[in-house]
Amino acid sequence: MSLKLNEVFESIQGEGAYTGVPSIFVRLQGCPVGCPWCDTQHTWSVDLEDKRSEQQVMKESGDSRHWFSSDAEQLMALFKRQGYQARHVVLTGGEPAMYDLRDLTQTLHQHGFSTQIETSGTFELQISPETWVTLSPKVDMKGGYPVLDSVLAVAHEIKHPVAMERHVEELKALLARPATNLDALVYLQPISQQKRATELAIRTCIAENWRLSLQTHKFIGIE
Ligand SMILES: C[S@@+](CC[C@H](N)C(=O)[O-])C[C@H]1O[C@@H](n2cnc3c(N)ncnc32)[C@H](O)[C@@H]1O
Ligand SMILES: Nc1nc2[nH]cc(C(=O)O)c2c(=O)[nH]1
Ligand code: SF4
Ligand SMILES: [Mg+2]
Repeated sequence: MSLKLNEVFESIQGEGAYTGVPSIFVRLQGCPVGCPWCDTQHTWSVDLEDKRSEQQVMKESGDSRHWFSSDAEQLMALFKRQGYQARHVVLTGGEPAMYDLRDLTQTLHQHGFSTQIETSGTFELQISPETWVTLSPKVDMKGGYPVLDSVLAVAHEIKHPVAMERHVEELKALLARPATNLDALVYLQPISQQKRATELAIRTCIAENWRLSLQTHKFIGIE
């Protein structure tokens, strides 16, 4: 299946359970969810006029709407050409679950990589069963959340962005749903490093015995 890629880069996973792990990030283009505080709004639209070559996109820096077409084999070749050393691959976006990622995740595992998907739970997952699922549930969606239960059931990690008490209540309601995997690690992630959001997250993590996820890459100024 053809994948539309916004960027591919090597860095350190800054969020959640894999924080600190050297990772190759594969950012897929397109997301219809529209979280008002989203830090990757340049990935929302998929316009044909923004299509570029792989070389062009790999040369660009900063937030761009440009994307290139690729597939599992082409991506493996790109990793090799780039000389990447990381053995963990993070599929993010945009909303990566808009794509059929079975071929990509299986190919990555065959090449010895571990994989992780960052998803909002708004699309049915099409991934290898070995992929680590980081669910950052989006509950304000128009039309409700028809597939969220299927993702809650397989999530290894539920990482909830918070800025207000209301977000904590939303998370509690999600955790109480019968479908939710009770073994999932639960993280609160303060929205946009705001001081009040961070204080709320710290307070709540201590009270609920949840974990704190800071977007550590932003504190140290890496990608
Ligand atoms: C940009 S999203 C892409 C993957 C997928 N669409 C999702 O929402 O999980 C990656 C992660 O960044 C989080 N995120 C996005 N904007 C953020 C912000 N301003 N502050 C904190 N976390 C944010 C999301 O909740 C998600 O966990
Ligand atoms: N270093 C780093 N860690 C991340 N973890 C999740 C990210 C994302 O945008 O999905 C991200 C990212 O963009 N950079
Ligand atoms: S679902 Fe993810 S990519 Fe889409 S708007 Fe929300 S945070 Fe951004
Ligand atoms: Mg990010």
